[in-house]
This record gives sequence, C-alpha cells and structure tokens, in this order.
Amino acid sequence: MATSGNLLLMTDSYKVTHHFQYPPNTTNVFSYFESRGGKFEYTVFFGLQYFLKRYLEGQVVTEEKIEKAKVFFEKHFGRKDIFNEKGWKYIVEKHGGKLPIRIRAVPEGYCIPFKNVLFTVENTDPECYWITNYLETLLVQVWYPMTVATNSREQKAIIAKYLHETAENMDSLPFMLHDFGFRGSTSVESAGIGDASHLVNFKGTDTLAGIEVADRFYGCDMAGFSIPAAEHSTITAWGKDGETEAFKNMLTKFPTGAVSVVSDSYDVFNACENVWGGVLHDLVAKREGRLVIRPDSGDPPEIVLKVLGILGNKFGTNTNGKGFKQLPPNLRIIQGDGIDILMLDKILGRMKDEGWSAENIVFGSGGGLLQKLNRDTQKCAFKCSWASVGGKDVNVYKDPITDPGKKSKKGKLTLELKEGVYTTVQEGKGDSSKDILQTVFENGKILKDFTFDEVRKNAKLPLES
Ligand SMILES: O=C1OCCC/C1=C\Nc1ccccc1
Repeated sequence: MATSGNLLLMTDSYKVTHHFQYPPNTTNVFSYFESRGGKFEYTVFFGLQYFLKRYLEGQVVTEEKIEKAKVFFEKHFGRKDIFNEKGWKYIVEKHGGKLPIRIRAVPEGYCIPFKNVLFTVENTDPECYWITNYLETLLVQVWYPMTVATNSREQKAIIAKYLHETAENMDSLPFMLHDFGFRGSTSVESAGIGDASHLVNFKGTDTLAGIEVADRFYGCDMAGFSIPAAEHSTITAWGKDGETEAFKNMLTKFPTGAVSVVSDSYDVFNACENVWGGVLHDLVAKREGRLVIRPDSGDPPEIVLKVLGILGNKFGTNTNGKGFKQLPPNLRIIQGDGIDILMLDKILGRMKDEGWSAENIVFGSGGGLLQKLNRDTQKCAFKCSWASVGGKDVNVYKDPITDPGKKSKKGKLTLELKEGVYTTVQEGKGDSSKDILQTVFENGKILKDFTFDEVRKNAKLPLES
C-alpha cells in the first residue's frame, strides 16, 4: 500500500493544467517509456516496482488529498479554476481512490537494447484520459534505478572479463564492487534506490538503505553484505606514531574473518613495507581470515601496482592456473578512491599487463556508482503514442525537424523477440501473444511481483551462466 505524500502534488505544475488541453472528447491516452540510448547500448530494466509499490498501489486518492491539493494549486497558480477537482473526485467516487491505469512493462532485470519500449501507461476509464501523462513525472524517475543498474552491470562485465582471463574461477565476482556511495547520494531515498540497483548485480555494500529497499519492495531478506573496516579516524586517533598499534588493534579486535584497514593516513608504502610486511608480518601471514589493505589516495593504477608489488615481495605470491600472480588467499587490497567504470578498466588492465590476477583486488565506488549519471545518460523519455479522440484512433507522435533523434514511436506498442532481437512493434501491429511486456499494474493493483532473486537472475551476465 502506497504510504507517502500526496500523489496529486507529485507532478510538474504544467501537468495540472493539461486536462484542459487535449482535444474535446478525448477518452484514451496511451504513452510509453524508452531509453533512446547513450552511454550504454542497452538498459537493465529495474526499479518500476519500487515506484508502483511506494507511490501508486492501492487507494492513493482521498478527499483530504484533493482538498489539500485544491488549496495548494489556488495559491500556486493564483487562480481558482485550474485544478481538476472534478476529475480527482471522480476517481475517489468511481474507483475508490485507486488509479484507473494499466501499466505493461518489461520483466525487471531484463537487458533491453535502447530505442525499445520498456513500459506503457494507459487509462482504463475513458473519463480519466488526463491521468496517463499526469503520472509521467513520477514514473520517469525510473531512469535512476535503471541507469545505476546498467552502469553497475557494465562494471561487472569488465571485472568478469578480467577474472575470466586472469583467475581460475569467477567465485569472487559478486563481491568485487562494493557500494561506498551513501554519503555522496542526494538523499536517503535515492541512496536506497541506487544501492538496490547496484545489488541487482553485486552483493557487497555499505549503503544500508539499499538493503531495506530490496527487502521492502523486492522481498529480499538481506541483499547485501559487508565486513568490519577502519576509517581514517579509527587509525589517526592513535596518533602518527600509533599507526602500528592501530593496525594491530584491528587484527586483535577482529581475530577471524575478513577485516579491511585503510592504510594511507601517512605513508601507504611504509605501512605495507614496514608495518603489514614488517612488524605485523607474522600476525598477518598466519591470520585466520582475510586482511584487506585499503589505499585511499594517489593515482589509482600506480598506487595499486606499487602496493601489490610490496605485498608480493613481503608475503610471497604464487602463480595460478592462468599464469597470473596471486597474493596469499588471506591477503587482498581494496581500492575505493577514484573508481568509476573507466578507472576500473584501467587498473585491471595494468594489473593484467604486470602479471597480477584480478582476484587480488576488490573495488569500492561511491559517486561513480550512484551519482555520475543523469536522465540523459541513457536518454530516458516518456511520450504519448496513441489516443482515442471522439471514438477515433489517433497514432500520436512527434518528429521535430530540429532533432530527428527525438522522433517518437506511433500507436499502441508491444515488444517482441524477432530472430532473437528485441523489436518494438508499433501501430498496434504486434502479436499480443508474443508481447514481452506484461501487465504489472491495473486499477490500483500490482499484478506481477518480482522477487529480487528473479531480477538478479534476469540480469546475469552471459559469462555467469
Ligand atoms: O574498506 C572497506 O572494506 C569492505 C567493507 C567496506 C569498506 C569501507 N567502507 C566505506 C564506506 C563508505 C566510504 C568509505 C569506505
């Protein structure tokens, strides 16, 4: 049951005036959402279910919300005759406050090449033609989970490629990219949505909000995991001369299991050479459980290779079945500074060139994972493609001479697989029995509830099967 805010205010002001602007006797408006393409050739369709459950499901329109919106819009527009009070009251009286809308969508987790229909929205009551595009503003926010899930999956593909080339198995893949992005997110809600999108592809996170989203909206009890880890304050509070004590404290307070220690407070090379590889060498070498050393500054590829070199000298390496060097299984490094998809490839490429297996490292990413994206990254848009006016079907479209790239699709749309290629069939010419779009929402009810496990399975890489 949707539990937050006043849906009547979750739109753009101009939409409040649009019920006056459709042709007379318009009874149906059918619109669709697509990515017109951009950074990635496809999008992982993810996150619509969050919006349906959080904002659209059940009795979302009430007399009280209508009254509040009425007062709000009289002040906002400075006049009394704009807000569609009759239209909203009709929804309360006729539909019990449930939205007379049908939404058909690609199954969550599917990877769909751009310029394909991803979901459609249409009104189910001819009186409510105006509600379809009223919901655009909220529904287009699905650009964010989709784009984060896609960016995260593309990073997984890069990591998987290097693991495939330099490691004997893919076992470490699920924990190779850890979400560090909570503090850099624009809100607790967006951190939750973004991290859940990352967790479609991975299982390591410090962004706790996303675990709650995966639980509450996709039925996943614990979608992400973490380990005890230091931050600079827990090292530097021991004083510059106390760094060895601080490191030793980490090993003794967490005697088993994995532990991560940020080691660049003063001199990460000295820390690796003379502390981890010196004073604490034997404690580390015989440790039950993994020590993860975290550099956190400097040019990432250079620092990573230098730190690997020092640790390799101090703790030894062996050569795996693919001919690449591995640190002892209880010793790894984590690079969480400056990581985005390009830097990931750069570091792993350098490691491979210098004979290191990718499994010696894990990555943390914050802004690169959750923030360095916008709606334009994948050019996500919502457009009307069909209407019924005075009982006549109209194939609606735009085709601006000033940007052919913004040309929109016509008529009722379906998505089919034709010779293994996802194809959007326009003008209602599709075969509904082959339509990959499924009705996920109708008249206030959610008709398909994807579990996080299903979404993860749908989004798997070919290399993972
Ligand atoms: O070092 C680590 O090892 C793995 C567990 C997490 C972790 C660090 N977390 C973190 C979170 C937010 C900003 C910076 C770091």
